Amino acid sequence: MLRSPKYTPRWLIPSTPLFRRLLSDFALHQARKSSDEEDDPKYRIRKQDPEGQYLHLHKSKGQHILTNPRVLDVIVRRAGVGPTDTVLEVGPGTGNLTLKLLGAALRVVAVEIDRRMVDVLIKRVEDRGFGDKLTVIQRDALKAEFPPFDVVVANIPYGISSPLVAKLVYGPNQFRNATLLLQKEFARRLLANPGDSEYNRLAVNVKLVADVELVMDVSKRDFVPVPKVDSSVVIIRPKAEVPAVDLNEWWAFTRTCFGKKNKTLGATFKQKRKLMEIFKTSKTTSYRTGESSCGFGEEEGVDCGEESEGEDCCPVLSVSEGEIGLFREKVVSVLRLDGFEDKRPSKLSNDELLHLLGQLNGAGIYFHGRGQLHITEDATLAAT
Ligand SMILES: C[S@@+](CC[C@H](N)C(=O)[O-])C[C@H]1O[C@@H](n2cnc3c(N)ncnc32)[C@H](O)[C@@H]1O
Repeated sequence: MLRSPKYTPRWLIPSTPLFRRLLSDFALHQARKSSDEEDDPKYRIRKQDPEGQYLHLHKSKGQHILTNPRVLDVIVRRAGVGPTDTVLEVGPGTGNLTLKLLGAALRVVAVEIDRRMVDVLIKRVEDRGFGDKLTVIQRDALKAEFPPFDVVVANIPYGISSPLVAKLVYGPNQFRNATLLLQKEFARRLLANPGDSEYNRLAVNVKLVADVELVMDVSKRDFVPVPKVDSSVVIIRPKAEVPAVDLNEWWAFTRTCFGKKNKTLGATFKQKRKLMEIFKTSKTTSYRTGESSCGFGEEEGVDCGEESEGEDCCPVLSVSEGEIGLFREKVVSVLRLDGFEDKRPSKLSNDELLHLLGQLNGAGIYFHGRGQLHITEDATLAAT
């Protein structure tokens, strides 16, 4: 994975205010120049280097370079990077943040998807004499296997915020904290508490395993090219102790509860379709003998191949009105037990949600059928 550049562009982005202004002006000029280019996001900004090459900054890859040195310094300082730390940086771009990190850390592992950025980064780092301290993995950070690291510090591409945060907090790597520059709106959702209008499933799932702190808001004018949105820096600290809950079951439960976060739990759980879904899952789960098998299907000689969904492979497809009616009564009685029927998920703490899940599971009501759910691939992690 470690690679050196084949070609070394000489054009770099210095982070001086004057150069920043020139680049912003250049971006505006380019945006106005050609109607063809205006329509194509990849032409948002481009610069000719002395070898006649163009470096396009791609909107699709979230390529907005952070150029304010004050913000860069605050990020590195608040991340608490020390001389024995290995830092994981996702999306180093041209290396403005990387260089600051290399000055403070033992080493930096940078994961960058864009080969052109990797070339610029390596050249710039070698010119500053930090070459030995940098490892570059040229890959999609969502697909890359991260080597061990102590802290994460990154100005990430906003398009991968949700799966990346999930990969960090639910993935196999143990780390002290992650200091991330995020879209302000996404940061607010991560920071939201029960009762806040932004409170959502993303916050619930992240707060189960980590604490989140706001460090500062960052103006869109601190980036080149200037994005449409403002940003915020947050620190995510994994909790030392995580509640003893089956995570697959928790994710499936929060997906059910937060499908319509402002509906009462009673209304959500009484929906016929939802009830059928939970009924089937509960039935297959109670028959389940192992993670990858529904058990019942094997007895009956039904093919329970890894690819099929548990609820489809088990012969519990036909449900009588009587059965579903009894199940509905069971669900409602559990909800009523501790007064959850009229409560809205958007106002419940994780302790309350964990308590309710425990009660439901105790009554044989389950949300996750079988097989492993990969949280980083769960597109609804952030669903409200
Ligand atoms: C917002 S820019 C940050 C650049 C630099 N860290 C800075 O602060 O100026 C995001 C960077 O992430 C890279 N990137 C985009 N998608 C990525 C992915 N899936 N995996 C790794 N890097 C990615 C982009 O090429 C870009 O260099």
